[in-house]
Amino acid sequence: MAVPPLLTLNNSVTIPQLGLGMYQVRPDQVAKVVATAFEAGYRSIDTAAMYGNEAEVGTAVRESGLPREDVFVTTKVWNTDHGYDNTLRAFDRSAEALGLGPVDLYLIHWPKPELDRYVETWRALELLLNEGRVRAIGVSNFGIDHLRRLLDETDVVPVVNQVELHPWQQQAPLREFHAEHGIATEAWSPLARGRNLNDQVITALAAKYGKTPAQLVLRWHLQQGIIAIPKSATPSRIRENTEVFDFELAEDDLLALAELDS
Ligand SMILES: NC(=O)C1=CN([C@@H]2O[C@H](COP(=O)(O)OP(=O)(O)OC[C@H]3O[C@@H](n4cnc5c(N)ncnc54)[C@H](OP(=O)(O)O)[C@@H]3O)[C@@H](O)[C@H]2O)C=CC1
Ligand SMILES: O=C1CO[C@H](CO)[C@@H](O)[C@@H]1O
Repeated sequence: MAVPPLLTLNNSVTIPQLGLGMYQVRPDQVAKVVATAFEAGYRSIDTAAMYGNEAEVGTAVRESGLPREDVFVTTKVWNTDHGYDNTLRAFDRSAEALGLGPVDLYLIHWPKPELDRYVETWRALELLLNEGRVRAIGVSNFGIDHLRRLLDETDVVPVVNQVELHPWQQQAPLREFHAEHGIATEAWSPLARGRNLNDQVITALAAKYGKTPAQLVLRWHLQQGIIAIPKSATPSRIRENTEVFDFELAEDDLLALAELDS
C-alpha cells in the first residue's frame, strides 16, 4: 500500500498529490471503488455535483473507518448554479449529500465566461471559506484571463486550478502563471482517458522502468509537482495507479515526454 505524499496549498492546507477521479463512476459502483482505493492508499476523492455520486462518496468515506481528517474530498459547483445565491444553495445541496462536515476543497467547475458570473460565484466560495464550511477554494478549467480577473477583483487566491493536462496537453503557459501566483496545478484526465497509452514513447519508457504505461504517465505528473486524479472503476487499475512512488524518471526521459505535447 502506497499512501501518496501531501502537497501544501497556498493556504497551508495539504492535499494528497494523487487522488481518485469519480467522473462516470456509477452510484452503485462507488462503495466498492472507494473502499478499494482507500485500501490501496488513496486518501483523496474528486467528485462534483455534476457527477451524480456525491451522496455515495460521502457514505463510502463515512463507512471507511478512516478518521475524517485523513481524507480529502473535493467537489464542484456546476455551470447551471453560477451566481452568488445559486452557488450558496448548490453548496448546501453538495454538503448535505456528502454529509462529511466541512468540504476540503470546493471548486468552480467551469468559468462559463458567457454567463459572466464567475466573479460573484467566487465571492460565494469566499463566504463559505470564511464561514469554515470549506477548508479551501479553487477553480477548474480557468484560463489565464479568468484567473487574472479573480486575482484583480477578489480577495482569496484560488488554491488550485484543475485543468485537462497530460503529456499530450501540457499547458505550459498556464502552469507558469500558476507558479507565479502560488496556484497549484491539478490535472484532470491525467491519463488522457487511457486513449494514448499505447503511444510508442510511453510504452518504450514504461518497459525501461518496468512499469505500466499508466504508471509512467502518472509519474510524469508527480515529478512536475502536478496533482493527478486518475479515474478507474477497475480494482486492479485503482491499485496499479498508486504504484508510482518507487521509481524516478531521468531528466532525458522527461525531455522525451515533453516532446509529446501537441
Ligand atoms: N474539472 C473537470 O472539468 C473535469 C474533471 N475530471 C476529473 O478528473 C478525473 C480523471 O479524469 P478522467 O476524464 O476520468 O480520465 P483519466 O485520464 O483518469 O482516465 C480514465 C480512463 O482511463 C482508464 N484507466 C484508468 N487507469 C488505467 C490504467 N492503469 N490502465 C489503463 N487504463 C486505465 C479508466 O478505465 P476504467 O475505469 O474502466 O478502469 C478510464 O476509462 C475524473 O474522474 C474527474 O474526477 C475529469 C474531466 C473534467
Ligand atoms: O468534470 C467533467 C467530466 O467530464 C466532462 C466531459 O468531458 C466534463 O464536461 C466535465 O467538466
